[in-house]
Amino acid sequence: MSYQNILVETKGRVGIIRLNRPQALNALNQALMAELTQAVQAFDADDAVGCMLLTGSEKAFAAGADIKEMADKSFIDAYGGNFAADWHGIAQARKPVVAAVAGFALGGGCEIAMQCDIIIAADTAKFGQPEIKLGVIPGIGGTQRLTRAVGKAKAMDLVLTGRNMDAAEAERAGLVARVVPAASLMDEAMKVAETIAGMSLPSVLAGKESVNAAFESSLAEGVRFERRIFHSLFATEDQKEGMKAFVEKRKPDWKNK
Ligand SMILES: CCCCCCCCCCCCC[C@H](O)CC(=O)SCCNC(=O)CCNC(=O)[C@H](O)C(C)(C)COP(=O)(O)OP(=O)(O)OC[C@H]1O[C@@H](n2cnc3c(N)ncnc32)[C@H](O)[C@@H]1OP(=O)(O)O
Repeated sequence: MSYQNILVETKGRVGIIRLNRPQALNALNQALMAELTQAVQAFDADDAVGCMLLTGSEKAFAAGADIKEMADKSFIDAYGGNFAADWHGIAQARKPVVAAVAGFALGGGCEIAMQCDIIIAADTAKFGQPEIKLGVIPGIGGTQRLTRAVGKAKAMDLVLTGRNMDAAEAERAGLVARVVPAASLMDEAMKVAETIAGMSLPSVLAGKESVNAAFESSLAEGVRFERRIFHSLFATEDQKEGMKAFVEKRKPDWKNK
């Protein structure tokens, strides 16, 4: 598959997607998002891939949705065309997606980073939802995922003032898992992705699904859901291999089933 707006490669069991619209700081347009969704779906379906990694450039992970593409659209264009209804492909992936963020992750750029499961940020990263400065608000999950990630106070601050937060503030706030020197961002993010890709795939899929269930259910229901998934993993060969390997003091040889 050849793409115009993204670069795609596989390293070991990690599927890597790099946004590639440097002339517009990786601004997200319809064409880029269609390619990104296609690449994510392809890696999700590829048995040779256990984890995905999404990244941009040194200057910009993504500077938001493409303002020039949106500027002249009408309400009927947006509402009638159901803009962005199909911009949730990352969040719909079953396999984990690690975001390696350097530079600007603004608006839709911050939103697609939050659709990922783990954000590893370079110390140069800047996160924000500046849509209010354009007379709009976030449109692909920003007000919902940011509030769940950092809490109402900081989400309101960012959404209503349009200010950015740097990597350190984003880590303190709980948006970012780790902050690393910009020069080692890809190495560190790849270590995370390779570690996940080296685990038994059924338990990785189950772990992601169970953590995400916390956003959609009460504590009691979530605990019950998690327990059922925990029970179900005892039907896998990998649970037997994983626990046997521990007892025999050796590394497990996962079969991903
Ligand atoms: C059927 C057809 C449908 C078509 C519409 C489909 C829409 C689908 C729905 C989308 C839903 C998205 C929802 C999302 O929440 C909305 C947004 O994300 S709105 C955008 C939010 N982002 C921003 O406001 C940031 C804008 N950028 C900046 O503030 C600055 O560029 C910067 C990041 C602070 C960097 O500043 P500088 O270093 O000075 O760099 P420049 O500004 O000179 O930028 C360089 C170059 O890149 C272009 N560019 C940058 N950001 C964008 C952008 N978001 N869209 C388009 N182009 C961008 C900039 O114009 C420069 O280009 P040049 O002028 O040199 O040609």
